[in-house]
Amino acid sequence: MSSVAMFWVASASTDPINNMLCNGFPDQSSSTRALTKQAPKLKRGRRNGVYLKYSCLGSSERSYGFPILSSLVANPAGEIAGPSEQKVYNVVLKQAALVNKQLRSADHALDVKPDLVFPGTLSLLSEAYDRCGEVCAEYAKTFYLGTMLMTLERRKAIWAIYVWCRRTDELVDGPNASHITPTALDRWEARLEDVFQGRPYDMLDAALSDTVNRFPVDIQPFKDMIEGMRMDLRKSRYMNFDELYLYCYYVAGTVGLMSVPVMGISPESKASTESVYNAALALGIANQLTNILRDVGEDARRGRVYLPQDELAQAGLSDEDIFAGKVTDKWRIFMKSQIKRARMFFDQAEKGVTELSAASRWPVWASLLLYRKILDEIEVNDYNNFTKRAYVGKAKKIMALPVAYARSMIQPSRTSSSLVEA
Ligand SMILES: CC(C)=CCC/C(C)=C/CC/C(C)=C/CC/C(C)=C/[C@@H]1[C@@H](COP(=O)(O)OP(=O)(O)O)[C@]1(C)CC/C=C(\C)CC/C=C(\C)CCC=C(C)C
Ligand SMILES: [Mn+2]
Repeated sequence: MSSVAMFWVASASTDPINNMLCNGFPDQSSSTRALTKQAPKLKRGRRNGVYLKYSCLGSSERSYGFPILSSLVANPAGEIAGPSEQKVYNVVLKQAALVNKQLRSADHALDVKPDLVFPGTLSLLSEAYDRCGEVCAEYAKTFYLGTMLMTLERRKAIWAIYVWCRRTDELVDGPNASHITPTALDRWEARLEDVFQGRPYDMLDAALSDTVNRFPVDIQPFKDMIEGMRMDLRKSRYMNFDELYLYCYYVAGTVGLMSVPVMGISPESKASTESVYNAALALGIANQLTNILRDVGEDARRGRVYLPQDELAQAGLSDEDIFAGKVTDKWRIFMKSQIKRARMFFDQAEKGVTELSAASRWPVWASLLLYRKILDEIEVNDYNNFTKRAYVGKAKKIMALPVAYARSMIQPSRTSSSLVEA
């Protein structure tokens, strides 16, 4: 058994903090049950659907690829970079420096740390990863299919990261969201630290613990995602794009930074590691901006307006217009500019996908093309994102897959000029 799995089994029923956090095995009375089928079961519910079983809550609380050298550097939208972008860019530089060498190895499998195998428990982690795969398939089917092209090691690791992100998001977006307090998020963060130290609380955590032990994944983007959830708890308005950018980094840009160390950069790539990380960050930001533009009405019904207040005011709009939910010419003009900005982030991200290791490109292209299509659908809906959900139909999804595949065949360029260097 790996040391990670061993800790998990040993601690599952005895650690008081573990019990307090309801570790996903709420009725588990002996460690042996962790070895059998007592792993957290998915509850039927939302999204075809499963809810992830929650665990960390007590019952009572339920540059953009441009070097940012000074504050006068423009982002892809031609805007002047603000303090948030500089802050985030520093994280990008740190993450890139941490992993520089390992990511470019021709055969990553050789670098992957071996599992310490103890007889009789070989299947434990494999079961944990399978469960992560099931969750992933349930919540994000197309993406799950895309991961099937990755090497087994990478695929399992991406599933484990996906599940952690999904659980984190569900804390503020899921069925128990109204019970979430900053203290619950602090507990989730303490638990994350344990995961990184090889002390997982439950089966899904055990898979992540193993992943971060094998790949050069740093804890910072994970902590930052939790920070994004804190931000969601305390804030329902964003004064300007700089504030929104920071939020988008926290909840989605971080996903890019978590994923690149697992996906790997092609050994043929001449691009700098930080430029690939910047592209990954851009994809997260683009996805989140798209998510926000798609969900304007839904968010407004929850009292949330993510759109920058200063830009709304410049367009002659206010919260009241959003709550009224009327598609006016002012709204159309405003939406066009928001969509344009999101597309610029997608363009920025595109430059980095080709630099990823060959087997990782297809799922990333697929996710990029499909998410970007949501913007087209907002246009098709004549910018009514108050009452119509922009949705990419099955046929369009299927048609995008071979396009993604063809793009994933493109090899990294032999020069570094195709990607803006950091
Ligand atoms: C191949 C691939 C896409 C890998 C990423 C896998 C992964 C770990 C995904 C986690 C996603 C997740 C659950 C994040 C939690 C926060 C959240 C929900 C963010 C929103 C995602 C969309 O989810 P959905 O539409 O279901 O939203 P609702 O919950 O319904 O509101 C986000 C909009 C952001 C997700 C961000 C990404 C997928 C970033 C992907 C970037 C990369 C994989 C880097 C690629 C590398 C280069 C060089 C471009
Ligand atoms: Mn969400």
